[in-house]
Order: sequence, then C-alpha cells, then structure tokens
Amino acid sequence: MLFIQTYNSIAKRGLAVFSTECYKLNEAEDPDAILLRSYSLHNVPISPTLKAVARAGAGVNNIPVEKLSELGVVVFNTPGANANAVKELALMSVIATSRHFLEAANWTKKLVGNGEEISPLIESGKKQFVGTEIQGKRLGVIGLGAIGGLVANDALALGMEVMAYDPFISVNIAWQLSSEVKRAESIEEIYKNCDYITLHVPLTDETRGMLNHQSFSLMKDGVHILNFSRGELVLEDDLEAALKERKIGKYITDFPTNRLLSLENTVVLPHIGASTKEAEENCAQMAANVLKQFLETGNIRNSINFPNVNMPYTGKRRLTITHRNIPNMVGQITTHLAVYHLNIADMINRSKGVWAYTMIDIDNAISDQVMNEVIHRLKKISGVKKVRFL
Ligand SMILES: NC(=O)c1ccc[n+]([C@@H]2O[C@H](COP(=O)([O-])OP(=O)(O)OC[C@H]3O[C@@H](n4cnc5c(N)ncnc54)[C@H](O)[C@@H]3O)[C@@H](O)[C@H]2O)c1
Ligand SMILES: O=C(O)[C@H](O)COP(=O)(O)O
Repeated sequence: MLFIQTYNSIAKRGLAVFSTECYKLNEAEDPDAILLRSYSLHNVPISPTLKAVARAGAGVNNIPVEKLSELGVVVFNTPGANANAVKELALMSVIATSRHFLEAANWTKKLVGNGEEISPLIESGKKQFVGTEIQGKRLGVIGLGAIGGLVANDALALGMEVMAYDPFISVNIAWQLSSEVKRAESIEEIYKNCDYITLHVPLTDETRGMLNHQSFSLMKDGVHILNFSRGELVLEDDLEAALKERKIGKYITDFPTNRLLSLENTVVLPHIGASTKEAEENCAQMAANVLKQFLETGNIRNSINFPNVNMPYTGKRRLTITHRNIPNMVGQITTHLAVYHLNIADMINRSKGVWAYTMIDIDNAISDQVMNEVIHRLKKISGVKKVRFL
C-alpha cells in the first residue's frame, strides 16, 4: 500500500490515477508521496517515508527542493501543462489594459437606474475611455519557457512587435519560436525599448527583485508591466514609487499583497493564471502520472532535482538509489550486491547537477532479510540518500 498526501484542490482526473487498491489518499501521517499545487511545504515536517513530491503546476518556489534533494526525495513538476491558460490571461490583460476594459465596464455599470438617459450619458462619458491599439506596439517577454514562448508567438499574431530575453532558452522552445521574435542581447534592451513588459521567469535567488528602481529607470515612460510569474520578482517599494511618478502606466499582477491592493494603477488578480478547467486537469493528471510511474517502476520523468531515467523492467527485483553525483558510486553499490551473489540483469546511472540516480534490475529472487541487509549496507555509503527495492 502506498500513501499519497494531497494539498490544495487537485482536479479529479488527477486523483483518479490513484483509484486502485494499491493507493490510499490522505490517510497517513507518514506519506510515501505528496501531490500539491501552491501550498507551501517549507515548514511542513518531512517524513522519512517520503519518496517523491509532485507539483501540479510550474513554479516550485513553494517546495524546499534543496532540503528534499538532501533527503533523496524526487521532486516533479508539470512543464507546460498550464502554459496556455497563463498565455491567454496575459494577452487578454495586454488588450484589456490598452482599452481600459475594467474601468469602462465598471463605469457603465454605475449608470444603472438612469433609464432613457443612459444613451446620452454614454455618448458624453465614453471619451474618457479612449484607448490605444496593441498593433504595432512592442511587447518585451522576459523568460521564453513554456509560457513566454506561447505569449511571444501569439502576440506577433495579434500584430505586436515582440522582443524577448532568455539567456537559457531550451532548444525545444527555440524551434517553436517565430523567427519574427526579436532576440534581446541583454535585459536592458527590453527595458529600454518596450511598451509592455511581461515576466515569465521562475522565482529564484537570481530573479528575486529583478524589477527594481534601476530597471524601472531604464524603461519607457508609461510602460505597462505584467507579472503572472511571482510577486517577489518585483521590489514593491520601488514599484510603488514608479507607479506614483507615473513611470509605470499599469502594473498587472496575479499576486496580491495588501500594499498592491491599495495602490492606484494596479490590476491585481487572485492567482488565477492556471485556474482553467483544462489547465487544472492537465496539471493534475501529468503530476499524478509521473508520481505513479516513479513509485511503481522507479522511472523518472519531469523531475527538477533528479535526472530523467527510463529503463524497461527486466530482472526479478529492481533496486533504486538516489545519491550524490560523485565518483565510484556505482562501484561501491555493485560491490555490496556481489556480497549476496546478486546478479545484475540491467542497470542505469544518470546524473543531474550534483545529484544522481542509479537503478539496477536483479536476476535473483531475494528474501526480505537480504533486501533489508542490502538496503542497510547501501545507506551507509557516503552520499547515498534513499534506497528502495521494487
Ligand atoms: N500565475 C500563474 O498561475 C502561473 C502559472 C504557471 C506558471 N507561473 C509562473 O511562471 C513561471 C514560468 O512558467 P513556465 O511554465 O513558462 O516555466 P518554464 O520553466 O517553461 O520557463 C521559464 C523560462 O525562464 C527562463 N529564465 C530563467 N531565469 C531567467 C532569467 N534570469 N532571465 C531570463 N529568463 C530566465 C528559463 O530559461 C526558462 O526558459 C513559473 O516558474 C511560475 O512561477 C505562474
Ligand atoms: O506555478 C504555477 O503553476 C502557478 O502559479 C499555478 O499555481 P496554482 O496551481 O496554485 O494555481
């Protein structure tokens, strides 16, 4: 029996992946795996039984990835599964901002009760909502991943000029990107040349506070900024000053704070970028599937801390080991197996940064006692984190 702990509301289609007698949801204090969305795991005690965490979504700043890696816990996310939902909201926001959509709709609602007078009131009042068209305006996309790539291509289709900055762009996204997207050589080029700037980078130590007084000072007067990535990418003190000076036209964000709610020229949404039926189902299903696959076969797909590994099952038992990426690990592991005359049918060893994963299929049938002894010995190897027999 494997125990899954869920946090947040996970779409039924994802939970259904675990509707077999092998799994129980939310019934144990010591889960084998966690499935969550934005719930913060930073202060949640980690049980020694925990083997994997799957984020049904993109951002993993709510997960203590380093701490989990040290414990040998594999962390997954769902690349691209909610990208279309965020793209639609971001592009909608570009148009809505340019046409004063919210202000105009709210103003019109207030005319209720004016009877026959509504028509003349509208005709005299509508001039306050004269907007601008996005055609021909320049959109700066910072971060060309799953979301940024879609935003860039579709903004072109809407008639915008697009300039993008991503020093770590993946080959896959580069292939999918229109050749009309202008590549910025530096982030400053985006700041200096764009009428709208949209952020699509993860929150990391490097990106935290990337928009600040210095970056605002380089931007065009009246630039509109969209932040559907994470609130902490923008320094709020500096943002407030730039909004008050009208340096920034509008700040549209999915990440409310008390201060932002009270500031003029901000549009603050309740973190609904990924809140579509389609995105919720995609993310939940993808996260549940990679979790199930890992728990049952040891194979890893879409992990952010351990390498992708896919080996067909050949032996009688499978041994999986998360460990540091250091020399002689495989040598030490196989030496211990040899003590018990365990014959290797197949094996794979892959690394990702400072972490690595070894999976070994064994020909022999193995007693529980031998399995326990092998696990005990392997765990004593310096750098080995978690050992499982499947
Ligand atoms: N509002 C929402 O509901 C919502 C939904 C999904 C994702 N997000 C946020 O959006 C972020 C991006 O999502 P994604 O699916 O596109 O992720 P992704 O991993 O596909 O893309 C991120 C891109 O940012 C680039 N990048 C990293 N550091 C950079 C830097 N310093 N400068 C420029 N580019 C940099 C990477 O190379 C990558 O191409 C997530 O990390 C998450 O925080 C928010
Ligand atoms: O990073 C993400 O995928 C988004 O922020 C979505 O978060 P949510 O799953 O809590 O809506």
